[in-house]
Amino acid sequence: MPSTPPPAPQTRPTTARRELTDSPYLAAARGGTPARLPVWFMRQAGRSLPEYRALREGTSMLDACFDPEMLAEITMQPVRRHDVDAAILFSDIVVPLKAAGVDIEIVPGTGPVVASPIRTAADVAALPELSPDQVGAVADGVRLLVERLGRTPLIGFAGAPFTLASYLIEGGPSRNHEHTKSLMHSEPEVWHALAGKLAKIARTFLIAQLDAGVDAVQLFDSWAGALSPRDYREFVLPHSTSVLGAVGEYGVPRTHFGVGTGELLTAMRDAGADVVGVDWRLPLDEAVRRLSTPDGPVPVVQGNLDPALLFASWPVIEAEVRRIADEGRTAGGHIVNLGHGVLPGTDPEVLTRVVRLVHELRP
Ligand SMILES: Cc1c2[nH]c(c1CCC(=O)O)Cc1[nH]c(c(CCC(=O)O)c1C)Cc1[nH]c(c(CCC(=O)O)c1C)Cc1[nH]c(c(C)c1CCC(=O)O)C2
Repeated sequence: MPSTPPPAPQTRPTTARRELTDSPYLAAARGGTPARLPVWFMRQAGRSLPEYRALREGTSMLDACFDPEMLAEITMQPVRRHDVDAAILFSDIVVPLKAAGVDIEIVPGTGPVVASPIRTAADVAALPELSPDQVGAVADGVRLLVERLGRTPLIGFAGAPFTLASYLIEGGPSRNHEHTKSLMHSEPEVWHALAGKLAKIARTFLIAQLDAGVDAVQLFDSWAGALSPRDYREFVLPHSTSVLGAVGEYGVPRTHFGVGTGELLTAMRDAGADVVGVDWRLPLDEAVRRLSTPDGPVPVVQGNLDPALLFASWPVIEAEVRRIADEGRTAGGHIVNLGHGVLPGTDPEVLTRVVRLVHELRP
């Protein structure tokens, strides 16, 4: 049975985008009927794969992200190994900041670390803009991938303004986001100036990927779940809306994801998402209920297996996958994924087995 997406929305005439009408991922993302239940994994490319560790040996994370051949090969590795229904570009949310000239590194085992945190109006004014040629290596990698992926769609991505701002303001990963929240409330004009600049960087990064040929995009607002719905709507929603809105004319599915965002799902949808990512804290059928509107289409969701449960015995994992697929049938489309990224110690054989199981289930 071929996938039957609804008529493709108007796409930008300047891009030579692949059609991929048979893609289960794209069909589900557009609320159509996929030929099989689609599955891919956030962080599917990376440390769970021995072939990844071998290729990355001696190259820093960010150097790998600016090497078109290497980023293309790492992106392909999980597609070859697991038969997932989508590839995600091997990159990082801080790549456009690094490209623009921000002094930022990815410290193994820690995450992004910034040399001088941004906390004042002057710091915000000094934050550089991103020009598309500064991410030319990423665009080159996307062009290689579009040639090499065959019928598998490629998901491009960017970090959303709030999550990027948190790294820049805190100086690194943060549990409580205290400097970020305090800046937001104490100096809202400084906050909005920063979030506005980060939204522009995210737009430029996504448009560079879309012009090079990515088939879908995902906006990662990983840490948005730390915010109340009221603060999210006031301080974050306008900026994420400007990112998702700016790529709307490409006509590709837009997914919006965060961790612990059960109370923010409708706001994240309102930012302009076609697909809403859900973590394991909320059952998918409850997420669908929260996202449903009286006259809108039935919501499309992505998720939501707990990545920690990939360490459990197979019968536990199988039962979880079946339950999630059942709960996902209440949606207008369901893309099976984890509720957050693959954990480094995950057995890659388990991921392959999950893909095989998902593909046996009724969409
Ligand atoms: C918050 C965030 C970051 N980066 C990203 C997010 C949003 C998604 C999420 O919430 O997990 C996005 C990201 N980062 C990476 C990808 C690649 C594509 C994929 O999903 O496979 C994607 C989509 C590669 C990576 N990004 C990173 C790695 C590990 C670095 C390595 O392999 O040496 C990979 C494969 C580093 C990174 N970069 C970041 C963190 C927290 C870390 C982990 C630090 C660590 O544990 O070492 C920031």
